[in-house]
Amino acid sequence: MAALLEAMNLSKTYGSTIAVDGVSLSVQKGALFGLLGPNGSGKTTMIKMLTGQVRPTGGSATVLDLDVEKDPITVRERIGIIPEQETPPSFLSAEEYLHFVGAVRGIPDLDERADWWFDFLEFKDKRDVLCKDLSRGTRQKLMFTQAFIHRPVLALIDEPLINFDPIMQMKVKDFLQTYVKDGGTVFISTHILEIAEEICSDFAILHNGHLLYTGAIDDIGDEHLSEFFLTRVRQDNHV
Ligand SMILES: Nc1ncnc2c1ncn2[C@@H]1O[C@H](COP(=O)(O)OP(=O)(O)OP(=O)(O)O)[C@@H](O)[C@H]1O
Repeated sequence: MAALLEAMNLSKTYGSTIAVDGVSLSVQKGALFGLLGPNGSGKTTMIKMLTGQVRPTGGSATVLDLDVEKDPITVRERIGIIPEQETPPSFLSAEEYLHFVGAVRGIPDLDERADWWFDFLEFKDKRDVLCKDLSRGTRQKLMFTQAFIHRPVLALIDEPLINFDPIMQMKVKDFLQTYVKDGGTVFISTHILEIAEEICSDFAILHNGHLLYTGAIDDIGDEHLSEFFLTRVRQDNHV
């Protein structure tokens, strides 16, 4: 099966800092792929390169068979994205922001879809509130909505559950699992290993910018993902 996303020897340096160091990985259609790694290991930089927000200093990436560096705009048109700690524009209400997204994405039945999301993520009462006055969790609900409202074949989400309470986390985890069962593909970055173990089909571990491991969750055997992760990161620290 062809990969929906492929990174080939992808690297990024900022001055003397090597943020990502020759990472190759691929994500198949229907995967819920988790990019794992300690703080500062390069997860956000990987997502930025894969979505054309940052130019790699080495290697290349294809997303939906498009070269991300050559065609970042088409890539971004076709995917859903939630960048790290991104918030919606402060001066628009939640509903105005979704109208804006609907216009950019050319969504014909935007109002119906927006109603569905307001109901599903339980923030209908906030639709007319300016984004600057929304709580962090509600802003995350809105960011989640904008990433999925056009039903992209692939969504890339940096720390999807970070601002959600446990009930909302459960809802969003179920949504992501159903989304991939229905034919979508989702790429998340997280350092919450329990969440990755619960919902991801495949994963990769980054450490100090380089790839320590990539494979299917089912292939790690009886070991918990957290033990597997810690063993590999500790081994790498002693190399
Ligand atoms: N714009 C930038 N300029 C300089 N250094 C940067 C920049 N962005 C990231 N870095 C550095 O690159 C490395 C990887 O950062 P990155 O944000 O990709 O890691 P991360 O795994 O997402 O971390 P976290 O889990 O803490 O969010 C870090 O050392 C960081 O300081």
